[in-house]
Amino acid sequence: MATESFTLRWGILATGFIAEMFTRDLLTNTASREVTDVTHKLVAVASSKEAQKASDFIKKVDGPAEAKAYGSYAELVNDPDVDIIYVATPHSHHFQNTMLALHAGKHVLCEKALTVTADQARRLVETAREKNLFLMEAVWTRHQPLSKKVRELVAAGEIGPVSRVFADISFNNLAGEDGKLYHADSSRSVNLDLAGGALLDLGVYALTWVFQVLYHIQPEADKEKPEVVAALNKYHTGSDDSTAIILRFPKHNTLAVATTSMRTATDPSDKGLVPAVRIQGAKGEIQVGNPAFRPDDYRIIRKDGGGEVETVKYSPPVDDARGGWGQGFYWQADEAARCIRDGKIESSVMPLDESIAIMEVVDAALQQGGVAYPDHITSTEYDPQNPLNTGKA
Ligand SMILES: NC(=O)C1=CN([C@@H]2O[C@H](COP(=O)(O)OP(=O)(O)OC[C@H]3O[C@@H](n4cnc5c(N)ncnc54)[C@H](OP(=O)(O)O)[C@@H]3O)[C@@H](O)[C@H]2O)C=CC1
Ligand SMILES: O=C1OC[C@@H](O)[C@H](O)[C@H]1O
Repeated sequence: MATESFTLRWGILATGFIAEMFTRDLLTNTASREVTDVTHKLVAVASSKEAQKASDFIKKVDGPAEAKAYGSYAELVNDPDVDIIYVATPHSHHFQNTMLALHAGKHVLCEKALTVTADQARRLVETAREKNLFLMEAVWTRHQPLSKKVRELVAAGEIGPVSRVFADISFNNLAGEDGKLYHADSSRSVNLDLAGGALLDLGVYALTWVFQVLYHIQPEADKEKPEVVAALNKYHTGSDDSTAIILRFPKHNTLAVATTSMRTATDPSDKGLVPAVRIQGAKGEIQVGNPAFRPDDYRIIRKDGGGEVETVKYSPPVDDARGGWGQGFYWQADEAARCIRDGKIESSVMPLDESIAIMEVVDAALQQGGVAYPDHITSTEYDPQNPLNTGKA
């Protein structure tokens, strides 16, 4: 007997690049990816600047005519028809915006990096748990079928016990030969006031691969936080433009190297010649394709494989009725819907304690490298009238 599909009602907080990508995915028919147990409804969108911006956004993504357009984040989080808020602002804003939504009684899916500091992440998690509300960091990579398959292969011992992981996410964003990046100094990519920097923006994906393999799939009692040694290079704005982190998990005798850069690419050819991730075990190696945030393939190289390489390709299903759209952001939306339907306040795919553990690595690396973000974006004092909530920041 077919059971009824559960519908999650979404409010989109902010109207920038990723808000558009995610919302377009949300609007695809779940059947196009063979999902029948959950569906999504776009109920409202808010811009911190003006309602017109939200209304233009709804038209641009071809959203439903009845979707509401708000000119403030406060109106959005107080809409009784919204179940969950997708926070799509710069990292600097995540703590205040997520608190705003939680205090209004809404579940939250917050873009990566969850916060600017581990203290802020802990405060968000405490608040969500106190209020019995769902919270998840939107690390879309975790929910992609390729990631799930790689976790399963490693857990099943396909390459034997893993002793080392290399993970990189790097892009050549150089504007010319003077060392300047093509990002404006004011942009969220490099601006300290918006918590810019390679590590928070990109490096969290390299750390995600390290944690998926060396932390996530361990039995709960065996999970250990790593020792961290890091070095970074700063851009003239004060944010990191390249960071390298060594992680050691002493009880497991495993090591990882997580790197990120805005100056050089993981694969300069962009033709799949260089993997983003190498997972090295006693019986072989799994290499995950580039870019680490949404790899299109993985390959297995076995110690006794005689030089044979097994390559498995993945691509996100698309919805033909929506112009062939589909990027793979919808998997995390489906996970949020299932958790909320089942009364769970956190996902076992992206657990909150793991988001905190990753933010602790980020904290340590930034501290060792001397990157200091301004107090107004690292504070753990929530204020609904904070300029980061009212659009005055
Ligand atoms: N999962 C993924 O693949 C990706 C994730 N991201 C993550 O998404 C988040 C947003 O990134 P992205 O969409 O690229 O950023 P954008 O700059 O494109 O959009 C950010 C939006 O936040 C709102 N905002 C509020 N205050 C400010 C402010 N002071 N400065 C800038 N924007 C402000 C604006 O919307 P409004 O005016 O409507 O309020 C703006 O459009 C980040 O956390 C980033 O790491 C980004 C790209 C890809
Ligand atoms: O998450 C991201 O993935 C893609 C990058 O271009 C972007 O800067 C980053 O936020």
